[in-house]
Amino acid sequence: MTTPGRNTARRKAPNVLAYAPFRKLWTAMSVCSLGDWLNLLALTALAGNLTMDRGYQVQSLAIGGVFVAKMLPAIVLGPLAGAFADRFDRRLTMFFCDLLRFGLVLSIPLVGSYQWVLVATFLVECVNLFWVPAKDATVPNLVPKERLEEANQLNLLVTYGTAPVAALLFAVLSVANDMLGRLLPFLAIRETYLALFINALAYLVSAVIILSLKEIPKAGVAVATSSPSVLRQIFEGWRFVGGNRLIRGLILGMLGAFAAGGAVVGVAKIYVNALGGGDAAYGVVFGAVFLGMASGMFFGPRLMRELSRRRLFALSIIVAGLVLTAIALIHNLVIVVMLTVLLGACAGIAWIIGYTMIGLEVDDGLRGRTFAFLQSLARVTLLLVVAVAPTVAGLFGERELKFGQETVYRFDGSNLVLVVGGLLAAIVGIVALRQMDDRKGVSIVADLVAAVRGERFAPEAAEQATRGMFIAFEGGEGSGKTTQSRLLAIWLRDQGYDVVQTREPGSTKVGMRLRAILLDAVHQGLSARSEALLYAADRAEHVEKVIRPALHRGSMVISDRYVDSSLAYQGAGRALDPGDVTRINSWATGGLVPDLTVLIDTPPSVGLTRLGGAADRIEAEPLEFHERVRREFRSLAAAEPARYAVIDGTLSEEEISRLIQDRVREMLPDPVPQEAEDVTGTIPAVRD
Ligand SMILES: Nc1ncnc2c1ncn2[C@@H]1O[C@H](COP(=O)(O)OP(=O)(O)OP(=O)(O)O)[C@@H](O)[C@H]1O
Ligand SMILES: Cc1cn([C@H]2C[C@H](O)[C@@H](COP(=O)(O)O)O2)c(=O)[nH]c1=O
Repeated sequence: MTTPGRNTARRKAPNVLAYAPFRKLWTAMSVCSLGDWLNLLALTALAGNLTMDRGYQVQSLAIGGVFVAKMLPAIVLGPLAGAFADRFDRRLTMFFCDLLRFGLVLSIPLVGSYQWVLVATFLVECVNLFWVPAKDATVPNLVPKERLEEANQLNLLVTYGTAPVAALLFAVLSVANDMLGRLLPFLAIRETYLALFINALAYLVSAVIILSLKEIPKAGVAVATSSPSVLRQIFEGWRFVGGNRLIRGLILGMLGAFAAGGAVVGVAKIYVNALGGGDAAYGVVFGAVFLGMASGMFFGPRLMRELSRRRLFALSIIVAGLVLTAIALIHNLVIVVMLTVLLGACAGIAWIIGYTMIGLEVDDGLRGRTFAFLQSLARVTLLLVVAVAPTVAGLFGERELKFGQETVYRFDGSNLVLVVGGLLAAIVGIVALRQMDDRKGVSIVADLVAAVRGERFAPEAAEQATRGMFIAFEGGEGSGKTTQSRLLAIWLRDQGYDVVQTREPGSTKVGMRLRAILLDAVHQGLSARSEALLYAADRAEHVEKVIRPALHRGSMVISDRYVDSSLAYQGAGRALDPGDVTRINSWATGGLVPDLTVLIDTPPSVGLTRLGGAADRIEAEPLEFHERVRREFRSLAAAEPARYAVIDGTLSEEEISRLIQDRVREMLPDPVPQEAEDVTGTIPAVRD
């Protein structure tokens, strides 16, 4: 719907780097990423140098050996490292990992043999497997939830953005080393050693920064005392990934995007050669992937701010697959380079959204394992694709398709690999969309058009054009919705707005009867479908008789619960198909979506104990039911961060109220100055 404030410029929030602890972690990460890329370049070059006199084939195998040693630890140790990140002090884990990496990298030039290059590479990668999940699991602790996407964008930007910087540095170091050797022959060392010294130094600098980062919580210490074993934690992590539809879809999609990128890396060299390009062209294609990824991560979510995150994620994978297929079929180097930028952009969007949603969706105690699990799978996928792709391409060989007498179309192994990879990625994207779509029944094209125009899609947009604003409060039992919706109504009235404060179920005559049926504990046997339909019936009546008329009058409508409650309680709690629940509610409400949904996120163990009196039919459900409800609320919010305010419900009533006011203030047509608030006090006098 169209509301005041939609086009009003939002107050400029500080950059995510303004959070000092995150800034420090980010600096350590940047230094390490630079060191990692330098490490890759130096070790592959060193492997080649050390085996130079043993022929082309041995030299190629030696370089390949470094890649295998780099990727192998993920297969063996990935999940174990994640459990470590959840159980132990993350700051110390990162600090000791940095020291170990420093020592191992420094040892390579000191030992100076190819065998030791392999062993040290393997060990450094083992250590990396502990450092990275500890870092990933720490980021959500250092920035507010609504800044997590931005933080992840910056993290990924340095992860990949440091690659070209490292390449440049490597080249400069090689030249400098060469000049130094000529000027002062007694100082001559192997050209790659200088890069390795800088690489080791980067890890040492990171260790010092991490040690000073006292803000990293000692996550998982409490879990460790109550949980039985590391193996059990890994098992739970795997079970969680498999059992959560959204996470499953995210991981599947991210791996699809990775496999598509891997297919390009695997056959890029032969494909570019077949197109008549040399090493420089190969470098350009390689650079195009990075350029595309960086721009996708940075600009994609911004340009498509209003599109459901789940849809954007799946669509970017589908488009990546189709672009890859086009790359395979169009035999023109310039077009291939341009399409490769687009492919990288799609993969970048998918990766940043997937990473962010996992960070928001997964509980702190499991986050480390989920990231580690994902990283391991990504590496295994990459290893398999990079290893299998050129082999398959070689086995298929060069073919020609003849059309008529004149037209000959070359179709060799690299084309085949890219076509198959592209189609597989597109299929994976479609499956991910089916698993995760949060707007089933709503046309994707209409959603896309609305997002490109910067509007949120609403089916009855014209009819809904109104001066009012619709704010819904959502959350579990006893989370504080009633308290906060009342405080917000009072605050808005104090600013001179006409406010209608309402709730679900039970805000109409019929609704009151439905509420009695729904919540009375005597109706224990009510079927899940009847329950969903009764809530939808209450909502249809509510929208038609209360909400829409108020919005048309230009009032602010504040509803204590709305459609998300049905998605969370009947969808996740009662395990009804979320698509069905979405559809009946879309129909019941005529597609009316709140301008803002305030999710008061309170652990059920806290919320349920706040409630007095006998439990009603739904409050009486077991704790796991309420945990599922909470997870679904969080996941709905994570999918559309621009339309949600997620507030920690364990804060004090005053703090929560202040946070909500801050968010709502941004949407008001005539912003209420903060200073005026500070003079009159946080909560205006009650005039309810
Ligand atoms: N931030 C808070 N900290 C501690 N107690 C709170 C907080 N917010 C509300 N409460 C208390 O918790 C109880 C439940 O609050 P409230 O009725 O607002 O929750 P609710 O989410 O509307 O609950 P329900 O799910 O039953 O509708 C009340 O006694 C209220 O005073
Ligand atoms: C709207 C809606 C509500 N519920 C459940 C959630 C609560 O247990 C009750 C409402 O009680 P409250 O004290 O007013 O919070 O109903 C649901 O299961 N589905 C819904 O759509």
